[in-house]
Amino acid sequence: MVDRNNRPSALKATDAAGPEAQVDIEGTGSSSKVIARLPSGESVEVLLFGATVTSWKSNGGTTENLWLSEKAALDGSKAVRGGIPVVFPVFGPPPKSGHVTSSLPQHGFARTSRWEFLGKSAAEDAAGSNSVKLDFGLSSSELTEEARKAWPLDFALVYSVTLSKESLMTVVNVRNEGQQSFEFQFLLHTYLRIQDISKVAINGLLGVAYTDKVLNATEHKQSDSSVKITGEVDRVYASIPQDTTSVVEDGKPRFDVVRDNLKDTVVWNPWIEKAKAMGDFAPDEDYKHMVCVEVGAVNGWQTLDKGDVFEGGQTIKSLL
Ligand SMILES: O=P(O)(O)OC[C@H]1O[C@@H](O)[C@H](O)[C@@H](O)[C@@H]1O
Repeated sequence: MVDRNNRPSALKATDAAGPEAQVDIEGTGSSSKVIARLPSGESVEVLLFGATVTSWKSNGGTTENLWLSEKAALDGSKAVRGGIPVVFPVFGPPPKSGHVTSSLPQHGFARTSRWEFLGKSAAEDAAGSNSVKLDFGLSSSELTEEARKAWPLDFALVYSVTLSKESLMTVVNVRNEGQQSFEFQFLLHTYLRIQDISKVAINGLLGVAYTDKVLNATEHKQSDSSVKITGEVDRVYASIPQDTTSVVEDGKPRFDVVRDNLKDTVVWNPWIEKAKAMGDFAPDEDYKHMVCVEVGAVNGWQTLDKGDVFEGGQTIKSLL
């Protein structure tokens, strides 16, 4: 159990959502989800399995901002293909041996663990509009036996999802509750929904060094001001000085993804062959309607001393 009395005050959940924001819990077991809706119609849905955000609607609830596969498993049988899976404590395949994460599956256990809903609280966004914050917790004692065996360290995660009229903020707080330091990586694997990949440009990465995982993990520097996607892309941009990565579609701003204490960003699109090869990616042609812009701390490792806390996250602004 996450110790509710010992969490940083900024993340303390109360039972009083704003008078008008509505928060419901639907479904049972691994299919349970928390749905929050602002009076103006914007909404967010978070599956307890993985604390995966599976839907975020802005513009009075008329614009879905996240891509979710038609074949995404939403019953807890596997990680969700779409939305915002939480990647912790390792990004990608772990080091083959000799590291504390070596026995874990790709992208770790957070996205396949059942989280606890800690509560909701009312908040105000920068413009003074109503917001609602949902807190989710996961700690070592709540892991499956398999995950606990693979990563036998004491930790507590609190993940906060704040819905505002024009933005969604997702922030993680990692606390080392053990007696020794540990190393981890963290990433928010956001699948953004777009109309047409051929019209998309990703800005804010100029001059940043990246590892190209499609080209055998070779190192490059971003030399164009825009990243255009015309084939499979799987790049890890590291130590980005700019806070914001922008997605522009058809010349118009679509999303701003603002990093908070996370220095790296993965840009991923599987393109047609890889999309077809993934059993849970559907329809195949939907690689045209998604792009992953994944903020994280994945270049090397974060070291967390005993008792210490790491906090990092993102604010995604929908600019339609
Ligand atoms: O299929 P998964 O485990 O959800 O991973 C999807 C992709 O996730 C991205 O973050 C990785 O950079 C890719 O290499 C990977 O293919």
